[in-house]
Order: sequence, then C-alpha cells, then structure tokens
Amino acid sequence: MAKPQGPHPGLMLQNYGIVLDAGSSHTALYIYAWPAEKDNNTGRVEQTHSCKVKGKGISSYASQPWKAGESLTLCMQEAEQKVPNKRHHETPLYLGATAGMRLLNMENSSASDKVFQAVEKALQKFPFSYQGARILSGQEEGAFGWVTVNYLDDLCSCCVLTSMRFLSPSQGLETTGALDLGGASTQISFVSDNYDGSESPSNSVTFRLYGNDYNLYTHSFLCYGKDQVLRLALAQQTQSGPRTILDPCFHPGYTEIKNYSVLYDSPCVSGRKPQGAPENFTLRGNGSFGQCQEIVKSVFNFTSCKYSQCSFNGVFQPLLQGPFGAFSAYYFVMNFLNLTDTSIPLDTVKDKLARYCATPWDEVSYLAEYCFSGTYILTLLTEGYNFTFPSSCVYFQIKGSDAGWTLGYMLNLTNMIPAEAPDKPPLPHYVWAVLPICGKVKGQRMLLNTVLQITWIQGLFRRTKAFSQWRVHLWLKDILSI
Ligand SMILES: Nc1ccn([C@@H]2O[C@H](COP(=O)(O)OP(=O)(O)O)[C@@H](O)[C@H]2O)c(=O)n1
Ligand SMILES: [Ca+2]
Repeated sequence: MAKPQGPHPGLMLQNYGIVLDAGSSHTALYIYAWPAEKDNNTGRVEQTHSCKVKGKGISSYASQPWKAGESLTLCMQEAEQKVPNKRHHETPLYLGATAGMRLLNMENSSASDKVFQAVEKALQKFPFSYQGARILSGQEEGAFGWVTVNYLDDLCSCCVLTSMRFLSPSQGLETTGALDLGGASTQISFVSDNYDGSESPSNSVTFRLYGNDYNLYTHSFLCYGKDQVLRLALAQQTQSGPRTILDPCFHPGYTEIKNYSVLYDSPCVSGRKPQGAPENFTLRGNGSFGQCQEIVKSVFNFTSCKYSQCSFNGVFQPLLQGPFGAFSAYYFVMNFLNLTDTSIPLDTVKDKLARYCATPWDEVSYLAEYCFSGTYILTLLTEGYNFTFPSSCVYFQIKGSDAGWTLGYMLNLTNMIPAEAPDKPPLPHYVWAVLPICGKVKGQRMLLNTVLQITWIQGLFRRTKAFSQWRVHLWLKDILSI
C-alpha cells in the first residue's frame, strides 16, 4: 500500500533532536528529525545522521575526565553542520550513559561525577538546547529499547503472517520484545499475557496503550554485556592464579598476554583476583565450542529461584512471548558469524559456530572474540532466557544496526510523538495480528495506521520532572508485513 503523500520534503519544516549514547565501549551521536507541522498525521521521527565518537566510552576516561568531554567535540561539530543553523537553539540535546558509567559510579562515584562535569562543559559549548547528561537505570534502558523496537518500521523482518485473527481493542495489540546486548549489560523487555506485574514488581513497567494496560517485563543484567562476561569467564579460569590458560573460546594458535590487574579491574570481578597471582598470564586458544559453552554456562547461576520461574541468577522472568528484536552486539556478532537466520535448527547453528571456533587463528587473524561472543549469545538466549530455536522468533536486525534505547529516550523526553496528535479513534475496528514464525518476508505490506498512546503509570521516573509528565503518542505504522 502506498504511503500517504505529504508535502514535498524540501518544503517541510523539520524539528531535530540529538541523543548521545554513552555506552561502555564507545559513544555514538544520533540526530533525529520529524516534521514540524501541527496537525501532521503522518509524522514519523527518523534518524537522519549518526556519528561514532573516536576512542573508547566516557567511563574509560575516569583518570583524565577532561578527555571524556574533548572526545565528543568532532561528532558535536558534525551535528552543528547537519542540523540547520536556524534550528540549533530549539534542538534538544541529551546524553544518556549506560552500564560503563553505572559500573564506574559504583566503583568511584567522584570519578563518575567528574566525567559528567567534563561532558557537560563540552556539550554546553554548542548552540543546541542542552537537556542534561545522566546515567540511565537498567530499567529505563530496557524500556526505551522496547519503545524504539515497537516504533520502528519493518519490525517483522523474520516473521511471516501465517494466520490472521481479529483482535478487539480489549485484546490489545501484539508488541515486539526487545533484546539489547551491550558491552557491560544486557536487557530483555517484553509484554507477556501471563505477567501482570505483581510478581517481582521491580521488573514491571506499566504502559497504557489505547485504553489497554500493558505490563512490560524488563530486566537489565549488569555485568552480562559481552565484554564483562568475557571477564567473568576469564576470572573463572584463572582462580588458581596460573601463568597460562588453555581457553576453548579462542581459536587454536591464538596467544595473548593478559595482565591480572587489568582483568580484575572491574566491579564485575573485583574481590576475586587470586592471591599471589603473577603479573601476567598467557591465554592460549584451543577452539572448542563444546568446552567454551561449559565455561560460559558456568557464569550463569541456575540454582536458586524464589519466584514461580526465573531466567538466571535468581531473576524472575515470565513466560516468553514474541516476536523479539535483538539489536546492538546481538546483531553485530551474529551478522559477523552469518548466523542471523533463526529459522535454521539449533544444532546446525551450533555446528557452524563449532567450525568457526575450531578455525586456526592464522586463518582468522583478526577479531579474536567472536567465538566467545557467539557462544555467549547462543547460551544466553537458549539457557539463560529459555528461547527455543527455530520456533522462537528472534530476529537479529532492526532497520540497520542503529536500533537502541536512544530513539525511545528522545520520544519520551520530548514528550511529543507526535505532540500534534490527530484526533483519531485510538484503534481501528480491526487489527491484523501476526503469529511470530520465523521465515522470509514475502508479499505486500498492510498499513496499520495506529496511534499508541502510552502513559507511564508507575512512578519509575518520579524523580525527574520531565518523566513525571510522561505522555507519549506513538504512531505505529506499517508494522505488519504480509
Ligand atoms: N560495530 C560494532 C559496534 C559495537 N559492538 C559491540 O557492541 C557492544 C556495545 O556496547 P555498549 O558500548 O553500548 O555498552 P553498554 O553500555 O550498552 O553495555 C560492545 O560490546 C561493542 O564491542 C560490536 O561488536 N560491533
Ligand atoms: Ca548500549
């Protein structure tokens, strides 16, 4: 179905918003734009530009905080070029930091404050409307990722419509879960019919969508991002303080000298450094997927669960309900390994990964960590969260690789999607629903022109004024592909 024609894009006055994603491994800047017209009922927020900040994440500048500010300059100058001059002053600028800064704040809160001061000083030099820099809670990170996933077009790139059913508004609209894998934390967020938020309320975020209450389940596992999990796995293997380890998660022929102090310099493993360990140890790869998976499994705790059911580490998780969009490192790693096709049987995926891990290092020769990361992702999904493949619809790409919490964060803070909401019935009389079965997208698209009105019920963000005014209108369009 053809999209509704608006005015010529060149004639349209655009609004802009800028979000800096200060992740544990690096910072990225995103520019979003949307039509400024009032009463515009086709308004969509689109990402118009992104810029990857050179160097590491801002938490890595703990001992030289001014450098954290400086590191942002080039991308900010680029943003000055990309946003038209006359819109600069009205363009809100946000910086949200995630698990890297969460860990630094736990470890050394004055260092974390200094990093924020430096970042703030640098950002305020630019002509945008600076709205603050802060650490997102894990819940916010998960919930905003979910908002983004459900806002983006082309949600169901791995789902085919195998059945259509009518849903009355009281039955609600099927939403897509969000899986975010970072370097230092990982988030899972989804709506499950079996979850009303009463069990483990700290995992619950309640939205009101079209007069329907949705209980979003969300959890962020700090230290379970892929870079920190690698530390956990290495800590597991070096508890006796050896000079050499034979690591099955690295390719045969791979060797690396690792420093004990550097490895154990993270709150995720602190206090576990073996007494009397030498300065360094040598990591030698032996490329065995099966053994690697055993090590990776050992970083999950499955023994205690005080709830009706848990994922791991005693964390409550309701029954999975899909489809799910997996982004950030899920996408980068699985795309690199050519394993994004979740319709292939799990054993085939494991065979492929086993072959990759067993490939000698001199044939791979760069990017040493993909065997480990692939093994971790597979283990996290199947053992940690209990996804079954190929029947669980998890798709590893959402419109490029830029999906993340940033768009959802901006939609919320600008209080606007669309601020100029049209007076439309909240739901059409019928809604097509998708059964999440993995496969190829075929055929035409249905236009679902729908307004999702989200009201934050729980006082998750009570402390900040902007959040207490949460009232976001989301247009979900084109979400169904048949
Ligand atoms: N092209 C890219 C970009 C990032 N990544 C990884 O994606 C993860 C992004 O994490 P992040 O910096 O957002 O960290 P968190 O603060 O979200 O935990 C890191 O592990 C990066 O190494 C990647 O594998 N390939
Ligand atoms: Ca991230």
